[in-house]
Amino acid sequence: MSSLEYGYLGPPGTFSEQAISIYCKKHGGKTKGFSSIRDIVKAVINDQVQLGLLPLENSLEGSVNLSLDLLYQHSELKLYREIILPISHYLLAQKGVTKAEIKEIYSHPQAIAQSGNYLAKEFENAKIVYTDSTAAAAKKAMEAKNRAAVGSIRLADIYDLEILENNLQGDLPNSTRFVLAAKKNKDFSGNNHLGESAASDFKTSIICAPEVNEAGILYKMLGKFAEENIDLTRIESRPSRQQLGEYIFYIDLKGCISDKNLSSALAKVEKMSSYFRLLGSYTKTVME
Ligand SMILES: O=C(O)C(=O)C[C@]1(C(=O)O)C=C[C@@H](O)C=C1
Repeated sequence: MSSLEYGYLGPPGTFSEQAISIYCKKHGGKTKGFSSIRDIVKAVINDQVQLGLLPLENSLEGSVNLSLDLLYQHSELKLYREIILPISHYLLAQKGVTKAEIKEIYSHPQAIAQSGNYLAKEFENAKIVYTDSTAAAAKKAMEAKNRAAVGSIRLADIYDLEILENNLQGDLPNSTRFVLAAKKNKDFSGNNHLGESAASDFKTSIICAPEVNEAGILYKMLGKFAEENIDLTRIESRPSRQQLGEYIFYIDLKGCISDKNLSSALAKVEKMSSYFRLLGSYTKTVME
């Protein structure tokens, strides 16, 4: 069994905790909660934990920009695995409280956004208060009668709250993609689930910035993947923070860096880039 320690966004009851607990049940390992994504990354960099679970994107709301930015800022980080967790949101409040009594709604910005349609329709006049996590929101809801929290059903048990509504995200499929990040010099060879040779359905992630800002440059770069018949599964841009209008690109591709066609396409893209970083090749765990 693995003796690895995984940092995640706590306290108990967050979706992050749910994801890492299911993962560790399967693969072994200990978990340690942190109160922010920045703190998780700090703990990985300072060797307090070996791996950190970072939320990266959600099927309804898109990217978690802070995670993307931290991956860019810490070039010593590498991705070792992706974990997909289905997300269902509940409205939770102190026992006995009715919806009509709720004046403030607490949650993590992603959870509020994923429940946006429901909240706009049912709680037009309530004050929305952002918290560091859905579990931090549940703690706030425990403290006063006129408050509710948005988060997982597990929060009701942990914080002794009542469920006022379910399925706040509506009928659209809602899932969040997390990644396990660690320092790239780490040797996880005793842990097959983190390795690059354990399975066939790999994804490879890179960050790059075109060397020149000219017409069609992104088209030309992406063309290198098309030439090698590589399936691009995601492209996302973030400001370079150097100059207005300059961007870096996060690109996910099907395949492993050990695949000949993928490594050859990446070598060509790297030549056209002023910044290029391989974030890693990894497999995924999809949770029920
Ligand atoms: O607050 C939580 O419960 C978290 O684990 C964070 C987080 C996120 O950052 O996206 C994780 C999954 C959901 O999308 C909502 C919130």
